Amino acid sequence: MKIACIQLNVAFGDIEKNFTNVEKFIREAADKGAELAILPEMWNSSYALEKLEDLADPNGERTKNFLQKLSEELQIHIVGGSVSTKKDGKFYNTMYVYNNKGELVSEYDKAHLFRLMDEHLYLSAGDKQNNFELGDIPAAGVICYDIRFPEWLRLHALNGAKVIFVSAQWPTPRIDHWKTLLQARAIESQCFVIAVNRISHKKQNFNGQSMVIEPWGEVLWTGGEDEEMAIIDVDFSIVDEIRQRIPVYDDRRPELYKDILK
Ligand SMILES: NC(=O)CCC(=O)C(=O)O
Repeated sequence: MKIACIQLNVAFGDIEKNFTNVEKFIREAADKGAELAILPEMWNSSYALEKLEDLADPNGERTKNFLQKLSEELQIHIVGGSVSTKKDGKFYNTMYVYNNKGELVSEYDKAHLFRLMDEHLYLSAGDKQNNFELGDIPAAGVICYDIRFPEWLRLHALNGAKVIFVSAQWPTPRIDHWKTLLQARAIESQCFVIAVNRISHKKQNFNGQSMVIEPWGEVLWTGGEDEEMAIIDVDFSIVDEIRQRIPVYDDRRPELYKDILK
């Protein structure tokens, strides 16, 4: 499957600019033959958390309508990164995923809120998993800080995911954590990890380094530090072969780890 990783420069609080830019990139991805496009975290409003009352998408309606139309018209799967939403009077960091027939296949609210960026002061956390299928590929999606919780990603892998999509706004000072955690999650879960970060003009804030990693841990692509879209061809059939070579799922001993759920 040809995957377009769209590493955006998300404009702070400028919803119109961000929608225009995202549409341009998704159209370009489809033109270039991509079958799936993935976006970064909070691409509508960015982290303008104090202005969420004005900026967050009510029930995600604008975003859903936008992604639905593009995915159906261009016949492309879209892992819609995440956007700020307002649902039942609360704000969330929400991922929508559409298949290439324009059908919504999942809606996920970020489960782990990142205190260092004040998410816990403004947002509510989701409590549902995010497994879905795109074509015949069992997949999962998580958002940024979620990758620091191996239990969470393992649960998605145990529920069948062969690829875990990650949308992020991961800042430059901890970019080494980003790379190491993504690679570890791919190896331990024996999944593809396809992770898209944002960039910013001041590269000290956000410097991209989006990644595509196969289940043996080999990095197939790392993004640069500028806005870009890369189309990476991935072969999901290698997942089963790798899981047979080292049968981690058969060798697990969950009875030894049950206390981790406390
Ligand atoms: N947007 C986020 O969740 C950022 C997570 C992060 O930077 C981290 O170090 O974890």
